Amino acid sequence: MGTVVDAVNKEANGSVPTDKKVTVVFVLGGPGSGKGTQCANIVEHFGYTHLSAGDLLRAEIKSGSENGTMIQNMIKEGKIVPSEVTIKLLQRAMLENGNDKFLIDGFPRNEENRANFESVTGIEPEFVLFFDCSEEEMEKRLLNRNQGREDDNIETIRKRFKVYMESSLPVIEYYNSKGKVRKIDAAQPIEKVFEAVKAVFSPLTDKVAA
Ligand SMILES: Nc1ncnc2c1ncn2[C@@H]1O[C@H](COP(=O)(O)OP(=O)(O)OP(=O)(O)O)[C@@H](O)[C@H]1O
Ligand SMILES: Nc1ccn([C@@H]2O[C@H](COP(=O)(O)O)[C@@H](O)[C@H]2O)c(=O)n1
Repeated sequence: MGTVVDAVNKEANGSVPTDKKVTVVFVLGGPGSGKGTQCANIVEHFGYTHLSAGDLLRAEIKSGSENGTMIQNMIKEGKIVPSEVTIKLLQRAMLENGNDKFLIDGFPRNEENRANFESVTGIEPEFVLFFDCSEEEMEKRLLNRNQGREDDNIETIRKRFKVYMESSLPVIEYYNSKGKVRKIDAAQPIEKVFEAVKAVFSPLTDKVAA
């Protein structure tokens, strides 16, 4: 298990390890399966900090960073941004936040994300929360999302589904083979999905879920 400070130190090739342990839960599932929606509920009830890899990448575009154009093109095509970029954003966000419990949503998206995060940070997830949902339902949700996202159009959605099947599902299978996947039926209404999520988190925390 790594520490937030270790993670940042590794990025900077420094040292000064500390004893502060960090707990990471990866939140995975297809585009539109409801990851962001349920993360907001988990934050409210269980005190985690929610870090969405997609949100961090979109913020990086807005910030005018030198990687902005590359990231924007990748997102428009539904492609996965090189892990070096995404991991740096995650590390920075973890350090700046200072909490010791993080939900990392939409990451790792492929084997390159997974292997590099582990080797750079030394952090392994406590478990993987996996939202299982049919493509038909996810497509309907994405087309109704109405948040002005450039990738919520049918052409890009189909590309994102393909990348999910080919690159992201194998990562979920990898963690499943290690007994780390907690699978949730995400096709139910939001409240029902959260009931199932609570059943996963409640035993791990002293905080009472309302
Ligand atoms: N269980 C549900 N039933 C019906 N609609 C839902 C459900 N969960 C989420 N939604 C709606 O579906 C849309 C997509 O949800 P959300 O943004 O949480 O998905 P996501 O998995 O984070 O998507 P992405 O990976 O594309 O960011 C939102 O408009 C949300 O309100
Ligand atoms: N690990 C990641 C996560 C996301 N992306 C890119 O962002 C797009 C949107 O992601 P959401 O999780 O917000 O749906 C995604 O399609 C990728 O283009 C990424 O590259 N790496």
